[in-house]
Amino acid sequence: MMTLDDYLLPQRLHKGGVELARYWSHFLSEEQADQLLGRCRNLHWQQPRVRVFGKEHLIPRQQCWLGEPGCQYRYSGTLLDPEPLSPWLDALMLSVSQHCGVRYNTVLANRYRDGGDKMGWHSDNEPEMGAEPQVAILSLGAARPLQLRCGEGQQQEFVMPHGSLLQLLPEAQRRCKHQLPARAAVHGERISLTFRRITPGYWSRG
Ligand SMILES: O=C(O)CCC(=O)C(=O)O
Ligand SMILES: [Fe+2]
Repeated sequence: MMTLDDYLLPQRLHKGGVELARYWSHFLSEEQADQLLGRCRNLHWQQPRVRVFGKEHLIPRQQCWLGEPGCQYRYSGTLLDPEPLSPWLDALMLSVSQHCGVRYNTVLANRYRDGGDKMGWHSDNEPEMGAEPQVAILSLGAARPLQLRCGEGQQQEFVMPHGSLLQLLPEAQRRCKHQLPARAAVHGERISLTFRRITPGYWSRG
């Protein structure tokens, strides 16, 4: 049975005395999460091409970059200007910011159309994210595991159901990598909203 604490208090993931992540399994109610998923389907989804080892290919998912003015994001050699935040997304960003104690200012939305779409091992430590990279991932739709691998240690897996929130702390970006692997058995769509704090104007400074 769910208790009040399950709704309000995060589970905390530590490793060697260092806190890496916080997880709220029921950040949104089923109803709120359904409504949000419907809205997110109407974002301006893009599937850019990237160059890996000299070969061009489409990224294996769709994405949309949104945020406050001046928050450019460098992706595979190109600068992306943010789409403006609609009032509902701005309000959601404020609520996520209050929960996490971080003032997020941008969102990279990812759309995994089915279990074939994925994201490989990486950390979110681009220079525009500053010395303390802060990311919080809100999951909608099909549950997919996010895997976290820290050094030689064992891999952790967060299954992330509809409406759950995972805050990755700066130490998780420094010490670990994460990925969203393909899952052939999953036929439904998943959308993640990854709230980020970036340095406004980082790429436009002379
Ligand atoms: O979709 C996810 O849960 C992971 C996304 C992610 O790692 C990212 O956008 O950097
Ligand atoms: Fe990431």
